[in-house]
Amino acid sequence: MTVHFKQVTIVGVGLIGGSLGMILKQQGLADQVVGVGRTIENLELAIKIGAIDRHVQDPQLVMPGTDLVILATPIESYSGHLKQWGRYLAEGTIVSDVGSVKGPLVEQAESLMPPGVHFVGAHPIAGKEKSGAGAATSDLYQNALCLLTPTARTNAEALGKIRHMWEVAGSNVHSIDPFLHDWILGAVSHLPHVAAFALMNALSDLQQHTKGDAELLNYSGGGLRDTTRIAASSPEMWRDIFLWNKDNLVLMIETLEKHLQRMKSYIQQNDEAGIEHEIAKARDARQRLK
Ligand SMILES: NC(=O)C1=CN([C@@H]2O[C@H](COP(=O)(O)OP(=O)(O)OC[C@H]3O[C@@H](n4cnc5c(N)ncnc54)[C@H](O)[C@@H]3O)[C@@H](O)[C@H]2O)C=CC1
Ligand SMILES: O=C(O)C(=O)Cc1ccc(O)cc1
Repeated sequence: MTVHFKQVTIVGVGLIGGSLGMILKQQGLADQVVGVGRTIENLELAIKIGAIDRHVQDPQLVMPGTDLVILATPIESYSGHLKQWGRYLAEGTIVSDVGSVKGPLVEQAESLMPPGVHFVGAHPIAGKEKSGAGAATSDLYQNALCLLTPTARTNAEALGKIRHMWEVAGSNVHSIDPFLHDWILGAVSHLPHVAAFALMNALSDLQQHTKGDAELLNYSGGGLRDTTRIAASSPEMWRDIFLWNKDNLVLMIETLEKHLQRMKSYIQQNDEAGIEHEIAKARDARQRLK
């Protein structure tokens, strides 16, 4: 399959959108990559690093000539964007995204597509705790999983083109039901972020109760670094992810609370076997993580 786009417009040229823009340009998948964003500084930087060719203030002006739009802003903003410029898209245009939640978001995006415009949900499972175009790299998606979330309404040709684009980016592409996606990613991505944010905040509280002028963080080894790297992630992005995957995540947080309570009571009761059993179970599960 040869896939080529005349003009790709990336809405939100940060870590994820910027990395994709670099690939589109380097791999010759698009004649023109246009950026839409909030701050001129970030968009200028995106030009400098080769993520986009130009940027526009008013997306309406470029949408009629665009054959692929990538939504790459925090997910709560998607509907506002689609309502602002969706009606200017030409028939046959593909709108895709990179959002970390899919079920309700895909339903919303599909309902906002003008006739003849095709939505394809996508989620690269790659990234890091850094934000903005300055953090973008063209190898971000190499050997990473990329999940596509087609529905009964998805256009097969558009799906094939988005699959091809992510394969060219170096990703292993799989399709999955959007709601199953949210359950799985809730467990393996969203819950760990909840835990990392809570752990760092707990340490801040404990700092208040620390005698003298000892800085707790100055005494940490690799363990704290390993368990909390992702606590440095974007508050805006994670706020939206937590709220859009609320039902799954609340249930998952309750499961985590159950395990914290269990360990707490084993410790309180000096239950050596209980503590050891909990840790051994976790260690076995951790060894299966590749
Ligand atoms: N960070 C990660 O590791 C991953 C993030 N994602 C998803 O990718 C999307 C983008 O995330 P990142 O690139 O990490 O964030 P980022 O913060 O690096 O980039 C987002 C960009 O969008 C711009 N922006 C924000 N709101 C906007 C608005 N209303 N209109 C126009 N521009 C706006 C920001 O100024 C920024 O340049 C999110 O939806 C996130 O769920 C998906 C996979 C991994
Ligand atoms: O920094 C990390 O390890 C991540 O977990 C990156 C990440 C963040 C959000 C996603 O939707 C997918 C991947």
